[in-house]
Amino acid sequence: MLDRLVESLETCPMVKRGEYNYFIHPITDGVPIVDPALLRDVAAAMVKVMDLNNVDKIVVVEAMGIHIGSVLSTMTDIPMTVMRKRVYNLPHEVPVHQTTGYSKGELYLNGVYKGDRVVIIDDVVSTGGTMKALLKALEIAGAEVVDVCIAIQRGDPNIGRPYKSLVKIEVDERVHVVQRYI
Ligand SMILES: O=P(O)(O)OC[C@H]1O[C@H](OP(=O)(O)OP(=O)(O)O)[C@H](O)[C@@H]1O
Ligand code: HPA
Repeated sequence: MLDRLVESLETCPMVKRGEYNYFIHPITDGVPIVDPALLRDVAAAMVKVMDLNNVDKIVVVEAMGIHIGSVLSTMTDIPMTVMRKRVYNLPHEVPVHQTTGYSKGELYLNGVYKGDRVVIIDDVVSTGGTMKALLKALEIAGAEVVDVCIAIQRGDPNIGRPYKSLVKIEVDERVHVVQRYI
């Protein structure tokens, strides 16, 4: 189920973002082209490994959680909300600070309320900064995080709670897939 993901990661291009070795891949960047079969593989694998019982909402992060989350949402009929980099000032909006390996900014959670059972999905976890920000926002909102699944785990970031990932990679001048979970 994950052969296409593994193969495409091990052959994807790299660029430097400051000191950070950034890999460029359709799942994490939407370029050069998103193969529907690859996207389907990722979403189907997530459905297989995640606990989705009695889940009220899927929470994803702008921008590259959206395509995976959309497929997952249509497959499971679970509504999705996108944690955005843009403020809306809606009632109950939760702002938090995000720091990644190459950027800093604010993220805004909407549409999640006290007692909601949610799952989090994203394309990649690297420093864990984005996941920590999202988990903090969900705690402030009063939601229960049932499960967390990331398509690509880069190294061993600690996000303060257990999470699942489909593949684990190490990055030097290229991507090496060191573990796959199914
Ligand atoms: O573990 P971290 O170091 O926080 O990195 C992971 C985050 O980095 C990327 O998002 P980015 O903020 O680059 O935005 P994008 O999805 O718009 O590319 C990716 O989509 C993750 O959300
Ligand atoms: O190396 C990367 N590539 C794509 N997206 C990312 N998000 C964090 N690190 C990366």
